Amino acid sequence: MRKEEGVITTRVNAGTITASPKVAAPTVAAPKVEAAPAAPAARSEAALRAESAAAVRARLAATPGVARIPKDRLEAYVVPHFLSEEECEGLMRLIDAGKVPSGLLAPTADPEFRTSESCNLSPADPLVGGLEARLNKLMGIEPQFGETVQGQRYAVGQQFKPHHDFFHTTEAYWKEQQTRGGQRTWTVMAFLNKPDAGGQTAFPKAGLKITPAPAHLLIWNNLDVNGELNDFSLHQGMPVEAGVKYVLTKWYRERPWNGFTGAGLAYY
Ligand SMILES: O=C(O)CCC(=O)C(=O)O
Ligand SMILES: [Fe+2]
Repeated sequence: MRKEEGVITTRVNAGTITASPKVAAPTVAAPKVEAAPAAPAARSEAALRAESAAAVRARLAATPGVARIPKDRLEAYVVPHFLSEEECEGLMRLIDAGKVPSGLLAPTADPEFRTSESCNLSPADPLVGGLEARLNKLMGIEPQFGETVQGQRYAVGQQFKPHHDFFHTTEAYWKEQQTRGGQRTWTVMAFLNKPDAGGQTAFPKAGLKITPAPAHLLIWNNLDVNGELNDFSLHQGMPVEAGVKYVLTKWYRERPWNGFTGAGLAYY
């Protein structure tokens, strides 16, 4: 049995509905044998991810104020006014205080690939801890599956070029990430303000472009309905053309995450 199986409530809930067919009572006494524990049916990692996602989907569908964005190949939602103005202000100040040049997990030859500044926001800060708890509750995902919230600040001209949030399993980083919670599943992003121009979050393959609106959440599933990596989740933070853009990103994993590196050190 997978060690982590059963930890995520969504998985537990998704897996407990079993049909009980009516069977005739046996007419002869069965020989007494010590009952062996039933072996769990082998399910692929993707199937487990799909089960978990179905529970999140059902929860979001039942939550007032959560709107699904109608796209065939990408599962995405918006939650308007999830944060208060004061929370946005406070979180932007935390980003200002902690920001360092944004990092990348895999090296790229393009110096313009991700030009923003970022920081990990410590859950020990009540503002951050409170927000994390609300996000986990919204998603119905146990806290240990969530990575640290990462803050991002984009000045004029800064951007994050098209990328996937899921891990590419051919990259060198994958071996370590497998031991640190495995694949990324959902991304929850909060827009903390509105730049004066530019800075949209675009999904070029899914045909979706979101203009930042302060205090709004954007949620998307990086996996498809079968729990496989969804290429249509490709997205980018478009260059800010005027003003400044602040967002928060929280990624969830398929298994409990153990990669906390402390505030200040941002990695992607
Ligand atoms: O800033 C954005 O609009 C996108 C950010 C993003 O893709 C990320 O943090 O993974
Ligand atoms: Fe991203």
